[in-house]
Amino acid sequence: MKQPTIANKDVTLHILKRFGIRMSKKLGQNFLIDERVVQNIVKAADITQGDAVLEIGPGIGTLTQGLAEAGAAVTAVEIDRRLIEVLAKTLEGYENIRVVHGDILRINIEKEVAAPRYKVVANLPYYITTPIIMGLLEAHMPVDTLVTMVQKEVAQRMVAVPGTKDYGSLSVAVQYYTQPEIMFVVPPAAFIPPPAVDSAVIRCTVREKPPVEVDERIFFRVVKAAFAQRRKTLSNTLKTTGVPAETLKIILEKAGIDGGRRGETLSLEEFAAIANVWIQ
Ligand SMILES: C[S@@+](CC[C@H](N)C(=O)[O-])C[C@H]1O[C@@H](n2cnc3c(N)ncnc32)[C@H](O)[C@@H]1O
Repeated sequence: MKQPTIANKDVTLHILKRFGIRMSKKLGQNFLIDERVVQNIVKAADITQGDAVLEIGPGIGTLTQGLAEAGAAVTAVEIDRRLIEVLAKTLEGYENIRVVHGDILRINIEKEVAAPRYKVVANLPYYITTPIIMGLLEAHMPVDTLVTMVQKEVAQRMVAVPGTKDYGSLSVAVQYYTQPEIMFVVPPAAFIPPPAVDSAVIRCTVREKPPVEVDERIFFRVVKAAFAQRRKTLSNTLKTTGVPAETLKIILEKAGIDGGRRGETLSLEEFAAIANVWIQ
């Protein structure tokens, strides 16, 4: 039996009231109430019948329902025990949804999703956006694309290019693993309660192979150090890695990078050039 659409203010308020749920700010609970936004997320994820999807934080099932209607086989991981009972009711009748009670940062995702490859689609809890996205990418999970709602400012950092104020270690990391693209901006009015900031849906298409060949451990150590003190030159900020100034000078010379430059001006290829002559 087809359930009524949850992505609607009156339906959402009714469900919350019926189950006596007060939304938790601490858990980043801002629920979508705009059906067009749900449809556009589903479209951005290019869902086809039978696609395995991991949804992080289904809330009361708003986006989950859109994904299931499009034919996805959804594994939805929700930390809030109160919502598990709600989801059992709001998503009743959908055989292609499995709700898991747990913390996405702790559960064994491979075991729960149990698909050779999958998509991640989520309206993320904003307090842990970066650990969730970086955790999935760094662990080399078999993910094809991540289509996620994040704060607009975070989305801008993910797609930022060298030499701009938004460019930082998050930009480098996301662009190393994926090709990110901002799909659309979502105003606070699309949620209850409305968040204080604009949001954006970003699609990160996971690369088959990173754009540069590096030892990841060294590469990210260099990137982290280069952005640790944004205003400082590379010669200065790279000292935080513990490598002596003299050695750094040789490394930068070998890599063909001027030590007087700041980390925020370096491309992925230039960071790779440094990492590849780094003395371990
Ligand atoms: C922004 S709300 C999105 C809810 C719903 N998907 C929607 O679009 O209306 C984020 C959801 O993530 C859940 N959440 C927060 N931290 C979590 C965690 N560590 N693991 C799994 N879910 C979490 C919250 O309880 C909440 O339901």
